[in-house]
Amino acid sequence: MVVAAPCVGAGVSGSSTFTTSHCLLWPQQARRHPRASRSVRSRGGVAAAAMSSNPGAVATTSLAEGIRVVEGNGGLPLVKLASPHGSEAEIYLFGGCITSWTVPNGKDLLFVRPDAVFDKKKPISGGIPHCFPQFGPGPMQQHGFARNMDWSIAGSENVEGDPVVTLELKDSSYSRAMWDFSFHALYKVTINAKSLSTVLTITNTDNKPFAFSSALHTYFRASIKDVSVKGLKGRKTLNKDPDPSNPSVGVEDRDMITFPGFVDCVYLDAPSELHLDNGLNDSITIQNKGWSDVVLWNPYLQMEHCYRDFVCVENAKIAEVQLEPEQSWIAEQHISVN
Ligand SMILES: O=P(O)(O)OC[C@H]1O[C@@H](O)[C@H](O)[C@@H](O)[C@@H]1O
Repeated sequence: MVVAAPCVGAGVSGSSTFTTSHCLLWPQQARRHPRASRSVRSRGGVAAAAMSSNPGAVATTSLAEGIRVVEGNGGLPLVKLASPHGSEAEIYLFGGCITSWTVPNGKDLLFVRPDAVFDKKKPISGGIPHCFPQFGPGPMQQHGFARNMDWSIAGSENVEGDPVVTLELKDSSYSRAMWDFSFHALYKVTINAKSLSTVLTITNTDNKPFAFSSALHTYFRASIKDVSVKGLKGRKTLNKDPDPSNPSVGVEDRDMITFPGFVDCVYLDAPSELHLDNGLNDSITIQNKGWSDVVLWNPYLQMEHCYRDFVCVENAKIAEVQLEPEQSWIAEQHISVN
């Protein structure tokens, strides 16, 4: 388990607010994290809250340099990040979902399924949806509720030219109906020329303990017949094919995993670095801290219309994280392309 030192989330710079990544700790046991949820305030948060309550009236709003909020598909508020180093990203506040990450050669390395809808009736199918507070299957809807809720902007800043935005999510009557706990999630997103980094912080703001599982359900654009993933040899597997509710236990014996058919497999205690060849001439490195597990998924003929065009490589936390009141859990993901 990893936790935040008391300084996390406490920085304020001019009109923007930020979480300070230099003070993250990675001890074995979580420690108390007083008032983390109250320390982040910004003009951005106010703007986002107003927009999400009236998505039809999203006005273009500029935050820190390189960060704008515009009207996206379905009239939903969309945060656009533009780095002077030539990369760009798009994040829907609905679901806190990063739907696009374009690198300097113009290629978008993420994939949104053609059946994705932007009407809030379903989560956005593609990009990097959140799975929280359940990866699933489990007692609530598959992948939990965080991808169905409006996140807001907690802060924005510009670090040496690179835009950094922090989104936040708190419990509501909607989440409480499924999971009766008070929580605070912060999601810090940074782009550089050839990298996309996220830091997810979950804090227990309740007066009782809670437990959750989570994942970043990343859809990478791909040509599936040529996709390979390296780095998982020797790891324990929970293969959800053919029965997702009763996965078979095994050990991965391949250096290089390919996707000749349906794949839905959890890898426990995965390494902190994986290598993905997307089959489109991009060599992608996926690094993490705190995401202990990995899920590989391609639906094959279950999604005949699009399975050839993507692969999901998901950093995950499958075994439940237990948080006492005021404790936080932090996990980082860093995706880079050669
Ligand atoms: O909810 P989505 O985006 O359609 O993804 C569903 C899939 O998500 C994967 O993470 C699971 O391992 C699969 O079992 C599941 O079918």
